[in-house]
Amino acid sequence: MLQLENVTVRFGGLTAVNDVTLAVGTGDLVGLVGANGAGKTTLFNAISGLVRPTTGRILFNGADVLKAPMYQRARMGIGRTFQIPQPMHELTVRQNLEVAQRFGTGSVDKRRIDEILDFTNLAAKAGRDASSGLALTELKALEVAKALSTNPKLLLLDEVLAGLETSGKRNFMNMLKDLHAKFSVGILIIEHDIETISNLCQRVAVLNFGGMIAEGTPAEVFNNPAVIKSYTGGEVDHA
Ligand SMILES: Nc1ncnc2c1ncn2[C@@H]1O[C@H](COP(=O)(O)OP(=O)(O)OP(=O)(O)O)[C@@H](O)[C@H]1O
Repeated sequence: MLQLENVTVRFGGLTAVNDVTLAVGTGDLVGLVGANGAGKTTLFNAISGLVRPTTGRILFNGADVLKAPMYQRARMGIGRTFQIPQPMHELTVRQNLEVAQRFGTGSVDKRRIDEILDFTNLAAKAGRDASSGLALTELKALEVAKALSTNPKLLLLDEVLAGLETSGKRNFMNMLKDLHAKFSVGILIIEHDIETISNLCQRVAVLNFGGMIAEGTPAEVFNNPAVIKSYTGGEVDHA
């Protein structure tokens, strides 16, 4: 479904993403990990169309997406969340979903929105002001709900579990597993917590100073000495 081929993103003299090649298949659940500043969000920005790679190719279902603007990539099936929840101010929860869905599909499907509100446990809050009436877990759920409303085939989830306490995190993780099955959506998720990634993902890719240093099952990756070194802040040779 998604193929990254030798993707590099430079900001002036800084190489934020360095020659990354990665594939995410239909229905895959893949973790993307790495220390702060490793290039994870920049890679998401390159996939979703917020930044343009300096070199490399990004294919989605065989089509080169690099010339497509964000809304077109959303309409092709690439959905994403943001690390810091970004509800649209002075709009209700439901209106947030409607705007996101129009952006990502070109129209509003109220039945799908009702289904997503139920699924993400936001139905009771549908009429609330999204920027002032929600707790952190609900704001995170709204990020996921907005992305889901665009009928994605691939969801890019940027630290949606960060900041949640243990039981909230467990519930949210179960919701993501259900979502993966119910909506037949592939997931690429950025997350720092090793236990969470091990529980959730079939495969993990590790970035270190922009380069991919390991890819494999959670057990393979988290026992890899280079990965352990990178987690403690060291730069290691790229795979
Ligand atoms: N628009 C930008 N202009 C210049 N530098 C940028 C820009 N966006 C990101 N960077 C830099 O690129 C590098 C990678 O940042 P990025 O946010 O992708 O890392 P990350 O792995 O997502 O980190 P974190 O876990 O802290 O979110 C960092 O050095 C960051 O300062």
